[in-house]
Amino acid sequence: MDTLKNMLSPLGMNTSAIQDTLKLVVIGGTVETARRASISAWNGFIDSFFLTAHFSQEDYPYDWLMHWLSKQPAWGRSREFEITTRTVSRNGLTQATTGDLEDEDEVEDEDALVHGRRKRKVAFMPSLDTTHTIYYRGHWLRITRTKRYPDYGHGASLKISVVARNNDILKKLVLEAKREYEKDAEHRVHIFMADTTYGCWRWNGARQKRPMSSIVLQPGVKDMLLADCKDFLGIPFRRGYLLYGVPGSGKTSLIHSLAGELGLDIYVVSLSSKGMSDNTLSTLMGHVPSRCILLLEDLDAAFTRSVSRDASSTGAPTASASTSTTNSNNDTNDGSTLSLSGLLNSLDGVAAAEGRLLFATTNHIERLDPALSRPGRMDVWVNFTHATKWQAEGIFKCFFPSKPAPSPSPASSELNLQDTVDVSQQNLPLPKRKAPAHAIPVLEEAEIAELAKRFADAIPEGELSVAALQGYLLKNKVRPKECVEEVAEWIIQERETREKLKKEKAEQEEAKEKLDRKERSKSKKAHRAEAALKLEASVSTSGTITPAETIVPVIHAESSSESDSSNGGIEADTEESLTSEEEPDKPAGSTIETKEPTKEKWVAVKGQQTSSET
Ligand SMILES: Nc1ncnc2c1ncn2[C@@H]1O[C@H](COP(=O)(O)OP(=O)(O)OP(=O)(O)O)[C@@H](O)[C@H]1O
Repeated sequence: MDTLKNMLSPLGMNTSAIQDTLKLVVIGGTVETARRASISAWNGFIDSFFLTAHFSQEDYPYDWLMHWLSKQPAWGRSREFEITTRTVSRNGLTQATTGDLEDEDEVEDEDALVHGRRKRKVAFMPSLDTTHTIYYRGHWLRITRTKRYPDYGHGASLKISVVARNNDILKKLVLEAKREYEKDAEHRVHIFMADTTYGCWRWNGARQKRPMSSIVLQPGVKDMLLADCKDFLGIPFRRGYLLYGVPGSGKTSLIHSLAGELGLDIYVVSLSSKGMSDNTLSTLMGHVPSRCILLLEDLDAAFTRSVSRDASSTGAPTASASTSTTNSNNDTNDGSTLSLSGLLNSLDGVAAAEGRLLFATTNHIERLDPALSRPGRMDVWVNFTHATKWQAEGIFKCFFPSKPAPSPSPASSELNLQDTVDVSQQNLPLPKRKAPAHAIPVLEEAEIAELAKRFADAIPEGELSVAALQGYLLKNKVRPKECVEEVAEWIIQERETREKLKKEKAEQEEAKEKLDRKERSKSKKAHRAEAALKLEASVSTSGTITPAETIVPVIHAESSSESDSSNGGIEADTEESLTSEEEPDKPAGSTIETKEPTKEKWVAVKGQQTSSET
């Protein structure tokens, strides 16, 4: 230090300040080195004594473990939370976690709806990067959940470390988690949706299986479909099912029910979705697992590029769609470039594969290209209509429980769905925690049958959708008798509402059309004014008019007069705008003739055209 002092003093520097700085540097360096050494020593210790396994969100074991962890009290007791309404795993189950938050008074089932929206369950998830210690079969597991790409909301992974001689304990853990996961999945149908941006499948939810008996269709339809699916599942033959008909008639519900019955997941593609192309579709098809249901929703909308299915969507296959083998003609501004041939190729490939059933739904079968619906692609067609009286009776019985009769009648009829009091509620999600706040009155079977008959008698054949009936029954689910007494009144209301909606829609369309016309006429006017200005400017600078300049006003004058005569609305608007700015006695198409040179020019070119025509 003295040497340093001696060296610095001739330079006139404040030696004590430098000494202090040096001391700090030395102490800081020592502390940091010690810290790093201890960390690497600890890591070395961990590496030599702990076994560590990593589970990536992209793979199934992650789901199994997250599912298993969600049931561990220690996981739920975490003191640092991430509060989420999202799923707990990649494609995992929305199962209750130990930290689930529910309003006991309100939430009776996970599928309950509030104002038409699904209620969301709030879950407490241990936050990222916190380590939890869980005791498992005589070992302490250190578990950390991390996110590799926090900005993208995915890419999470799990790290599990355990002190053990070999990895037996980890194997046991993974197998146990898998078993539990699969046991839970038995009661659910997983839905995957096509992600056209990344060309992959995204898990969209796991739904409780819906019993086939809760779907009320004409006798024999369900049995036929189920038997057919069973026959063809696993055989490398192409089998496609086309379910067509009015909205709210049970097409989707039936597919979900079948999936539950057959133990299959559902992979849904909406062909009209943004960004769908031949390549995306074939990539998606390449990633459909074996044994599943592939569902093409709204097949008719595929080539109209309309995601919505409102009246404005024609759904009709366009010329390019029905004939094209390239996709260029289908390319529209929503980025969809799917061609019919691309779709057919993808479908032929996937449908032939083992263990996959192809289902397609449409509300407009008449709009389908014959190539799509021909046998060999769509082998079984099922028509779904508005509710028949038979269905009305069936759905009524599905909703209202009845006491089991002392000597039950043979269960030959499909309508005899109720064996016990609660089974009759098969259409409704079962309460998970406690009985509903308002108990549903349980009537004698004969009484329910009689009410159901009266209800069906009141329902007009083939006029209302089953979904509408279901809505009415749901509203009255604790008042079976009143439900029947008031049904006639409800039908009148329904008709009135439908009429009103129809009228409103027509009015809206009319208003929209009017607005469009006004816009068109405005832009035309602006165009004309601009052209007139240009012409005027060129005349004033050169004093002469070049042939190119003459064409502009004439074209506008011609086109506007043509369209004006063909369109009353435009004519009215144009006249109005002209009279406010131009000479009132000039014709509508001669806006630019207000200036002398322009008028001269118009006449001249008009003459040329006429002479060339003749
Ligand atoms: N035949 C039926 N049996 C039982 N429930 C039905 C039936 N039809 C419709 N529903 C009920 O109506 C609702 C809508 O049914 P679903 O979505 O299956 O109709 P959809 O025909 O697929 O309609 P869309 O063509 O609009 O997709 C569901 O909640 C379902 O429970």
